[in-house]
Amino acid sequence: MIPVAPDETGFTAELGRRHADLFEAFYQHPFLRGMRAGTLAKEQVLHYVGQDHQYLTAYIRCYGLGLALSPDREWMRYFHDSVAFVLSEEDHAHQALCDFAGTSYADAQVDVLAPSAQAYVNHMMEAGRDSLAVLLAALLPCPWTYLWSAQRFLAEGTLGEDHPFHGWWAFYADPSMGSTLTRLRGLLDELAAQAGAAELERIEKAFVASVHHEVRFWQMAWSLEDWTPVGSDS
Ligand SMILES: Cc1ncc(CN)c(N)n1
Repeated sequence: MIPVAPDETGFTAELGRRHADLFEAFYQHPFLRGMRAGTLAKEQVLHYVGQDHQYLTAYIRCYGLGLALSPDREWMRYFHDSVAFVLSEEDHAHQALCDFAGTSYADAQVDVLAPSAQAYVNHMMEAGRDSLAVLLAALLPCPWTYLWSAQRFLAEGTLGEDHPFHGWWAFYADPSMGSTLTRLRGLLDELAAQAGAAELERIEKAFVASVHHEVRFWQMAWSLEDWTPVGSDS
């Protein structure tokens, strides 16, 4: 199943089609499989929550970069609304995972980003020093991969109320999320229609790198990645 409907047109629809294999790698990663099966270990879930809280803090900063690059108040409104959503709402998804792990959200916080999470954040911040379109391209896989995965999982019809990660899946599958993603894709489609060949290339590169980072974020949580030098435990 690819992340774009057959009748969808536009720049981001083409991006989704061209890189559907990466979306599939995201969906099939063992961490997300564990999220579907409800089989993840508590420490993996908590590692994810701690890292993701820091990641989303950086993501909000990137919206701030978008605000600075905004050509008008309509664009500012977009970033304003988006900051409010991540700042005030997305914690609910994390809370559902903390409930599963029997830990308070405060206790799940960490100060240090793991290498893969740090690399993702660095990539997004760097995109914010390019154009508004490149920044949006780096930010787009974050909502797109999660919403698409949640809708796909729900469509499979196996998410019961008693699923250990029900709250997390329900958060990302909520129909209101769809309009947020549509808005972001629409804005990037608009910018891409005005971009020259060199910028279009940078836009696609930023998008592809972020989907790769999304997959690596799962791997980071799955393997409990931290800064322990590789090989030091052997
Ligand atoms: C790493 C990551 N990517 C995406 C999402 C969904 N906004 C998230 N919470 N964290």
